Amino acid sequence: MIEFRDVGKRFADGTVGLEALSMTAREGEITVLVGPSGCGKTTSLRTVNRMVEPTSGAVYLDGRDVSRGDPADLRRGIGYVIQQAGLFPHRRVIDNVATVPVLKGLSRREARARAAEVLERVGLDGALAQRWPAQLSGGQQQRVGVARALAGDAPVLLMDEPFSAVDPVVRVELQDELLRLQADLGKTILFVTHDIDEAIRLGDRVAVLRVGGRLAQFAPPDELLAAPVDDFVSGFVGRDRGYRRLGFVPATALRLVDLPTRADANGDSPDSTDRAVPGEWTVLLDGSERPAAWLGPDGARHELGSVYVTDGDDAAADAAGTLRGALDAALSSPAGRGVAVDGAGRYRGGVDTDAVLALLDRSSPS
Ligand SMILES: Nc1ncnc2c1ncn2[C@@H]1O[C@H](COP(=O)(O)OP(=O)(O)OP(=O)(O)O)[C@@H](O)[C@H]1O
Repeated sequence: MIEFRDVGKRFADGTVGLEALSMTAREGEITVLVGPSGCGKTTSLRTVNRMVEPTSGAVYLDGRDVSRGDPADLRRGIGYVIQQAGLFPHRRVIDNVATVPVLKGLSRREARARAAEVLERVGLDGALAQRWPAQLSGGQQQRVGVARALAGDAPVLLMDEPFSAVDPVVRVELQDELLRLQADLGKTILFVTHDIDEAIRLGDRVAVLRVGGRLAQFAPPDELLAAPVDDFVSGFVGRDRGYRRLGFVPATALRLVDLPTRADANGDSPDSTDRAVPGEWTVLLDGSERPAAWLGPDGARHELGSVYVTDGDDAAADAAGTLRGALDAALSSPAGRGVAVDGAGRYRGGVDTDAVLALLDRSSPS
């Protein structure tokens, strides 16, 4: 647990980087600091490992004031990942990652074994381990940065814009990777970004800072989107917040509707023509009961659109099992109603747009 108690930082030239920041990053959670450039995100993060010493207040790590004791000891217990990965250019990937275990007293061989293990964990294979950092793509370098921070086995990770130097597609992959790792590792992570989408995607809780280092709101993503405290926060989280919020509302209470279905003539499924309704939009199912296409009232085949995955860990739909996934399915379907499938892709029922919206209204915090 990382607790900021009235932490302030006034730099030597008089600039106020932080003003009485009070908040707690809970154990085993990802806490994101987000806000416009210069609002004090990096300064806050660095007060934790004492790269910045506060001019007022104090930071407590698991109840202990970090300003007491040796900063080097403190830092050995805290993983740190920065933008552009900050790798040592003249050390091979494996040795970059082995650095912290060596500092912690492991033999070179043990440290390399540990490094190989975490590299694999972040999805980098053995051959890459022997390369120099400059021989890696931006996304791979960031992964090495994450691996290096994990190699020390510290319970706390500070991540300062770790994914901002890579393109949007790789960025989302890295975010997914981090969420997967975190599900296993349960670290206490303090993550800085200026990107609200990233904050909302990753954060168990999100702290929105405004310039001058003042905390505007500290809340779980859902609450931030549903009930921003003021114009600054609502402007920052953006206009489409209602839609984004859907991604956080589980669709467990959503009732699926019955749709007419029929065996796809191109497939070899048992005949289910008795359930087909002439003149209506009908779902064509393949031999494994998986929806293949729509059969329109005009008798023609139409694309299915995105499907709503009700359960299972099928990663095909980003918002699987949420109202956003359900609404996407309804809106992207030519039939005006979406198709719901289970984790194995088998037909489960139909999604009615009105039902999704009604649920959303019911779930809105007032
Ligand atoms: N060493 C320093 N001396 C003087 N002012 C500083 C120093 N370091 C940071 N600042 C100022 O403190 C404020 C907060 O800086 P900080 O780097 O924490 O912001 P940030 O939110 O991380 O910004 P960005 O998103 O642009 O990285 C800024 O106004 C910055 O110019």
